[in-house]
Amino acid sequence: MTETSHHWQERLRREAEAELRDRLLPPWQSRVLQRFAVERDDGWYTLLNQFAPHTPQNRPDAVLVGPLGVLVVLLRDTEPDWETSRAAFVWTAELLSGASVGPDMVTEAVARTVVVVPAGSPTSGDRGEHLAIDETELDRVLGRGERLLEPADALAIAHHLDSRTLDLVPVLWNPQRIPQPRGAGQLGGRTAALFVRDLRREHREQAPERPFRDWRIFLDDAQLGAVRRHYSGPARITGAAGTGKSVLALHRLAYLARRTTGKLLFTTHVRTLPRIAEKQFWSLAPQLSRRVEFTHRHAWARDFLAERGRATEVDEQQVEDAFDAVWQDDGLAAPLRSFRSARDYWKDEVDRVIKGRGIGSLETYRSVPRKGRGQQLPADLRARVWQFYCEYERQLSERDAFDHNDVLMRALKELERRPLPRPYTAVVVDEVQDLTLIGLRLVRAISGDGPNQLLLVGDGQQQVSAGGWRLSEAGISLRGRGELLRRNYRNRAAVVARAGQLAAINRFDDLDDGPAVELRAAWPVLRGGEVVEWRGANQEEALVAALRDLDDGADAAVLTHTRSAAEHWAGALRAAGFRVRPLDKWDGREPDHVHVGTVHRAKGTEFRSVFLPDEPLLSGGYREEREALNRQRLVAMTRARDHLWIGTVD
Ligand SMILES: Nc1ncnc2c1ncn2[C@@H]1O[C@H](COP(=O)(O)OP(=O)(O)OP(=O)(O)O)[C@@H](O)[C@H]1O
Repeated sequence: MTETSHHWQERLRREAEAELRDRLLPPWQSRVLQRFAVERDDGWYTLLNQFAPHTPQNRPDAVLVGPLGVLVVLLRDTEPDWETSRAAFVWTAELLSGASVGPDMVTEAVARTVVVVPAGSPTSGDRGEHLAIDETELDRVLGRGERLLEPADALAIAHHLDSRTLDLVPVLWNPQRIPQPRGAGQLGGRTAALFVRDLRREHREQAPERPFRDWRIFLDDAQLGAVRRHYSGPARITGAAGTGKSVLALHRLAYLARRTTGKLLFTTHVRTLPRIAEKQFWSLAPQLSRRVEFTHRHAWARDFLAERGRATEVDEQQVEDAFDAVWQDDGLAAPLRSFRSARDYWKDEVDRVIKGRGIGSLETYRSVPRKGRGQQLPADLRARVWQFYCEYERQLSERDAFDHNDVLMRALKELERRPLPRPYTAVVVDEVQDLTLIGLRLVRAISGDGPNQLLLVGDGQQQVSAGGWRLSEAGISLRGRGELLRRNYRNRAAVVARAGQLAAINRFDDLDDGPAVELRAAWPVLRGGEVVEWRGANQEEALVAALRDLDDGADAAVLTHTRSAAEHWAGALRAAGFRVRPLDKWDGREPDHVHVGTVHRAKGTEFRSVFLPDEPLLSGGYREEREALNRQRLVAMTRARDHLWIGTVD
C-alpha cells in the first residue's frame, strides 16, 4: 500500500467517524461502518439504517452495493436465527425490485445476507442461509468473490435503493453529487480487483459477441414479473426453445425459498436434467441449495416407496424380456403387427397410453383419446391390444418385475393413501410436455394445488415422447395462470430461422388455456450465427473436418436420434483423435471435449456448435412419426448457440 493511499483511506475513515458520531453506535459497529465507508474507494456504496443501532429486529443495519453485489448486513452482538436474517433479506429484496440497468431488471440473486458480530464471538460461518463472520473477517465479503456488478451498475442500484426508502441513508457518498465511479482497473488502494475473480469478464472473452448480462443477476421484465408473481393455484410457463423457461423456474424456486420455510422440489422425467438444474441453482443461490431437492421423477417415486417400506425396483432387462415374450407370441401380436409393424409403436401404446394414463379396463381403453398416436384404432383391434397388454402384465408378474409405470402408479396410490407428512412448499416440473398422465397426477399429488405450489414448465414443440393429455384429466386447472416467454436468448438468429422451418407441430398445446408460441415466432435476441447444410457421400470425413475447423475449445456436440448412431459417432470421433464425452456427463464446462449423445439426453444442454449427422431411421412413413422426428430435430437444432451443421448423405 502506498503512503498516499494510506493517508487517503485514513482521511475517509475519519470523515466516516465524524459522520457517524451522533449515532452512539457501539464501538465495534462504528469500526465496521467506518471500514465500509472507506471501501467507497473500491466501488462500494454504503447505506445505513437510519435507526441503527436500534434497527428493528427484521431489518438490515446496513446495505452495501458494490462490485461483488448487494450485501444485506446485520450488525448484531450475537448471530440471529435464519428467520430474522431472511426477513431482512426479503425487506431489502422488495426494495431492490424494479431496479434496472438499461433494459435489464436486477434480480435478488445479486444480494446476500451477511451477519457481522464482534471480534471473537462464535458464528456458524456459511453453513446456513446467511454468512456469519466477525468484524475481523470483513475482507471475506468486501474483497473476495465473484465480481457481479460493473461500477456503473452498482451506483445505479445504490441510487435505486436510496430513492425507494427513507430508512436507508447514504454514508460518505452523496447521491446528489455523484462521484464518478472508477473503472475496474483504477480501483482504489487495496484494489479488490486483484483478488476478485471476474467470471463475467472471462465468460465474455470466451464469447465476445454475446452482449448478455449474467442471467443470474439480470432478467427481462417478462421473466422477472413471472418470478415474483403470486399464483393462487397451479401455473405454467411456456415459450419456445431457448426463451429462458428453466432460468425463470430456478429464479422462482429461489424467490419462493426466501419467503417460506420447508423444502422445495424441482423434478422432471429427463434423467440428466436435475443434475444440470442443481448446478445452475447452486450458482444462482448457493445459500439456498439445501432447501431445494433436484430429483428425477422416477427416482423420487422409487425413494418414496422405499421409505414407506414398499420398495419397487425396475429391472429394465426383465421388462424388455416380458414385452418381447408377448411380441413374439404370434397369436397376440400378429393382429397388432398387421396394423402397425413397429415394435416401438406398441411399446409406446402400452407404456404411454394404457399404463401411462392408468387405464384399468377395456371399456375405458375403448373410449380413451389417443392423442398424437396417428390413425384411429378400430374397436376390435383395441380389444386385441388389451389382450396383448394383459399378457404383458402377466409376464411381468411371472418375473416378479415392475416397469417404470408401476413405480409411478404405486407411488401415486401410496400418496393418496397417506399424503406426505411435510408437503413441499413448492414443486417445479420441467419438460412437462413429455410426462405421462400418471406422471402428471403424481406431481399434482406431491405438490397439492394451493397458491404457488405447482409450476409446470414446458414447450409442446419440444415433445419427444409419444402421447398426450389435458391438464384437467389430472385435476389441474390453470384459470389463466400462465406466462409466455418470447425472447430467445440462446440461439443466434440463423439457428432460430433454420429450426423454425421445421414442421415441428405442437400437438401438445393442451396445457388447457393460453396460447403457445412456435419457435418461428420467437424473437432471437442475438443476430448472426451460421448454419451449414452439408450434402455428400462421405459424411464422416466431412463432419470430422468441420469439427477440426472449429477454434480451440470447441464447445461442440454431435447429436443423434438413436443410441446406436451415438455409439457409432463416439467411436468414430475417438478414432479421429477427439476427446469425447457422453452427453449425459455435460456440465456446462469441458469445452475441450466433443459431447456425443441422443437428442433425448440433450434436454437442458447447449453448445456453441451442434452437429446433426444424417442417420438411417426406421420409419413407416406415418404422419405422426414425421412430426415426432421434426420435434426431435427442433430440440437438437436449438441446442446450438452459434453454429449448426446438418448432414445429408446422398
Ligand atoms: N434474461 C436473460 N439474460 C441472459 N441470458 C438468458 C436470459 N434468460 C435466459 N438466458 C440464457 O438463455 C439460454 C436458454 O435459457 P433456458 O435454458 O432457461 O431456456 P429454455 O426456455 O428452458 O430452453 P429449452 O426449452 O430450449 O430447454 C441459457 O443459456 C440462459 O442462461
